[in-house]
Amino acid sequence: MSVPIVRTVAELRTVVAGWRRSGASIAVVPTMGALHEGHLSLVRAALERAERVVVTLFVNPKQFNNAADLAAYPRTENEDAAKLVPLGAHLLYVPDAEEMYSADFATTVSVSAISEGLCGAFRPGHFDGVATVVAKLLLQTSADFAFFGEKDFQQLQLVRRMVQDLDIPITIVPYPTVREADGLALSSRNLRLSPAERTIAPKLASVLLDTAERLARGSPVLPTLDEARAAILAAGYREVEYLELRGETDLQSMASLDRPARLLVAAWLGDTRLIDNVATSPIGNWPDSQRSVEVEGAKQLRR
Ligand SMILES: Nc1ncnc2c1ncn2[C@@H]1O[C@H](COP(=O)(O)OP(=O)(O)OP(=O)(O)O)[C@@H](O)[C@H]1O
Ligand SMILES: CC(C)(CO)[C@@H](O)C(=O)[O-]
Ligand code: BAL
Repeated sequence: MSVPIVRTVAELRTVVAGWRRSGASIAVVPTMGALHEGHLSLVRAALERAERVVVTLFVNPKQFNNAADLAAYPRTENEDAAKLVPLGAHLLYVPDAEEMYSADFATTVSVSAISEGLCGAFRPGHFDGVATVVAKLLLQTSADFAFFGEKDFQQLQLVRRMVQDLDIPITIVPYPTVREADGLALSSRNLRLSPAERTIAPKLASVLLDTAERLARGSPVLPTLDEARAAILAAGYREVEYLELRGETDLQSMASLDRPARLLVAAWLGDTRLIDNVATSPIGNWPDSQRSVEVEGAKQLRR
């Protein structure tokens, strides 16, 4: 068994048109490949939501601000296709760069405000590249639903904003971050960690959860974030690019935790840049049933 693969917009549209004629609902899961359990969870969720699921695999050169990062990005199409078979995904769309961007390609989709700061400040041009390719993928597949992971939280909010602003008729469905047993968020970049770095890596998630809990209990924001940065560096990370508290949907900076928020981080462990984020909100906002569960979850990851 194998998953059907198409490589051109024309072939993709032919398959999708057939599905539409049969009245099937369609979901798309955009990826850059090197599929791991995080991606596969998105595909499973998509299969529960729609009758036909397209997974896209495109290592988008426009979103890499660093040529070495692009060159080092894993390309494992055969393995990726094999992983999709047992799930029952219906189509894998693998365009090449020439198919996506003609020689005279001249359009950039740029989403202001939400793309500024956080990763946008450290990866110039990255979010223009993401917005441009995601707009194309959503229009090419004309899906009803598109699934995005919360691990790339700024990207998720940027895509939501873009779809609203451009009236793209699709529902964006977020999926919670899938983690290793020790808390490390799954990412294809984890493969670049040495064994020693891999033992340090989960400290990012545990500091994040600990900090989210302290903020929820009323710790003052700025000193608490300073302590968290120090804890990440003390664990063995080389640099903390950012660690910030932002509004949950608008990603506006917050000086105090007075509404639902996200704590977002990017940090370098050796030569690998890792990102992560967790939700937090004033503890008074938590339902009683959730308070002990959340706090217990944070404790487990700290161990
Ligand atoms: N651990 C995860 N949990 C949930 N969703 C994830 C996870 N990792 C990636 N995704 C989602 O999968 C989709 C494709 O992501 P991508 O191919 O960039 O994978 P990645 O592992 O994040 O790669 P990278 O390490 O290069 O950022 C995105 O919507 C992303 O948010
Ligand atoms: C959404 C995406 C597939 C666009 O290239 C990429 O940014 C990713 O994998 O998260
Ligand atoms: N996961 C977002 C893709 C990137 O890092 O370029």
